[in-house]
Amino acid sequence: MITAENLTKRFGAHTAVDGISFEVRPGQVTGFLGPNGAGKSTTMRMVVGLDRPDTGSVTVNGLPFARHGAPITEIGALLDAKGVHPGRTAESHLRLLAATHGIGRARVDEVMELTGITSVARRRVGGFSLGMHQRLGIAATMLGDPHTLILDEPVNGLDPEGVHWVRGFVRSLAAEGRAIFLSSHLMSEMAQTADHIIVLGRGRILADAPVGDLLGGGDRERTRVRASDARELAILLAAEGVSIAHADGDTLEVEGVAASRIVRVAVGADIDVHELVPLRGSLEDAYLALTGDAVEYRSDPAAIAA
Ligand SMILES: Nc1ncnc2c1ncn2[C@@H]1O[C@H](COP(=O)(O)OP(=O)(O)OP(=O)(O)O)[C@@H](O)[C@H]1O
Repeated sequence: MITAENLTKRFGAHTAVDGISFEVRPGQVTGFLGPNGAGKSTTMRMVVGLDRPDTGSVTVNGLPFARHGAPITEIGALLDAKGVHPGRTAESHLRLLAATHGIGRARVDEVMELTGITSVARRRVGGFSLGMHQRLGIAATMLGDPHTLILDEPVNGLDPEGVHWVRGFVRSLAAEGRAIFLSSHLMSEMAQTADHIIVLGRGRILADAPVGDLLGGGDRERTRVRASDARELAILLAAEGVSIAHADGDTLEVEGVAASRIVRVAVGADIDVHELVPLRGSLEDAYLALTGDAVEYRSDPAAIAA
């Protein structure tokens, strides 16, 4: 469990993280989403004490990271998978890390097995693919069998198989009751991996909600209906306070109401429904809508076209 309260971090005149509060709960993958420069890495670094907040505080399982006697058993963090000496083998890297924390060789073998790197244990890390680097980094975070994991962009640059593996792995860790805090700027990836999403833009929280809510449940639900008498159906729905976003011939786009209610209204008036299509917004749409004004660097389509 991670609890952040009013965290702020400035670099000179630039405020990288601007008074954010959030929780990363056990048994869930919490996605941390935001454009480049939004402040995700800085936030994660503050959680594990690598950056000091200017204001606010953050705790891991109730205590600031530095106050844990054996932090590696509380939280595992992968902030830079490439930060391993290239001349070392995977096994020697993990054994060294384990030894500095009083962890035995048996656990090293276990985490290598868990992350599928046993067959490359004796190879030098310098020759590893990005995917193997990520697996090794994740193996290292698991050494202390921590209840909370922080992974900064773990799928960045991975091939589809690597992405699939990371996704399955973090889901299984959450299913064991661990709290997983996962950053990415890939919204499509988050839709498939996270239970809960925190969207950051220019250091501020733009959304903090279950994935389903961001995908456009509740009020933002839209349904396309094709009916034998669309005009009459539109009048009946409008009379019930339902908003009609668009009407064209025999087709309506109805907003903010469950499809089952549309059917009930139609059936009650003897109107045949030929087609009923839920138009769920993609997470990408939701993300772009949220972060549109919060992107640090944006391309100018006119300049590209020129
Ligand atoms: N050590 C530093 N010194 C000065 N500015 C920094 C430092 N670290 C980060 N920043 C700035 O703080 C802002 C947030 O950076 P951060 O790396 O946390 O963003 P991010 O969301 O992780 O982005 P990315 O996906 O590009 O890594 C950026 O504007 C960045 O340039």
